[in-house]
Amino acid sequence: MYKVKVTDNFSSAHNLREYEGNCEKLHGHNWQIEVSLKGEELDELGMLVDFRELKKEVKNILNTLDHTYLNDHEYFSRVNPTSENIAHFIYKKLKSRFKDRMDSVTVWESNNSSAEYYE
Ligand SMILES: Nc1nc2c(c(=O)[nH]1)N=C([C@H](O)[C@H](O)COP(=O)(O)OP(=O)(O)OP(=O)(O)O)CN2
Ligand SMILES: [Zn+2]
Repeated sequence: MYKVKVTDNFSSAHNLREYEGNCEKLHGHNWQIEVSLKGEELDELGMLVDFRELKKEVKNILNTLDHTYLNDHEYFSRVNPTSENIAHFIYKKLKSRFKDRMDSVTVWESNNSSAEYYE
């Protein structure tokens, strides 16, 4: 098996509805993202997926979140914009392009806190 991983980041504001504590108030994070793809077969160039192509797809998704208030997004009006739900959101978007090569999406809210989504 092969795995290919890229990282990227975005900055946004959020607040966690119904959270008992500071996170219920408006605040922001510089979110760090890691996307992992997996598969057994390489193409004729020896690539599972071209880093450039994966980075472009990830950037397109993160651009919809960067410098926004996450709670305003339709998706996060139904679920809280936690790291877990952000990871799931990004995974679902990428799955429509990379299908069964999707492995996981990890979202770091800070240097010491992360959440990962995989199926
Ligand atoms: N499982 C999760 N727990 C929490 C999430 C989350 O997304 N998933 N999010 C938050 C809040 O966003 C909060 O902003 C983070 O709080 P905290 O980890 O306490 O971070 P701080 O920087 O404020 O605190 P430090 O003590 O400096 O780490 C909460 N929980
Ligand atoms: Zn937060």
